[in-house]
Amino acid sequence: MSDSDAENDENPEVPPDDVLDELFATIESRKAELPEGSYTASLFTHEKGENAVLEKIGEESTETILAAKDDDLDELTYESADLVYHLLVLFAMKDLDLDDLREELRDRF
Ligand SMILES: N=c1c2ncn([C@@H]3O[C@H](COP(=O)(O)OP(=O)(O)OP(=O)(O)O)[C@@H](O)[C@H]3O)c2ncn1[C@@H]1O[C@H](COP(=O)(O)O)[C@@H](O)[C@H]1O
Repeated sequence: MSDSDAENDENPEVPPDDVLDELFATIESRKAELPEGSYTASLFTHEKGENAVLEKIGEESTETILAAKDDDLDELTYESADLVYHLLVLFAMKDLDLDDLREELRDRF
């Protein structure tokens, strides 16, 4: 995590329902400001371009599947969080946002 996490540090008690919005807002901020030392910013400036995050999504998907096959629920939760984080970075890269995801899911009800 980089030094410019002040917004999260000032709000350590983010309600669980808001955590995805808070995370996505932080990712958008990293995309706009590209602070030094930020892993998220490094994904937006990577020499491999979008392949860097696409590869991570592939890796995290595999790790999620392996955790599920092992019935390791802690690991499944941890790897799923990695996967969701990288998916959100991809959304930001493609100028999509959480409302696009919510709308798609809502349309399936
Ligand atoms: N949620 C995440 C998040 N999830 C995963 N990662 C990074 O994604 C990378 C995952 O790579 P790996 O799986 O290879 O790393 P690993 O987990 O050590 O290795 P494995 O055991 O899984 O193989 C690690 O560098 C993690 O730090 C994340 N990096 C940042 N965030 C959030 O992004 C925000 C901005 O953080 P910065 O990127 O530091 O600016 C912060 O608020 C964080 O909460």
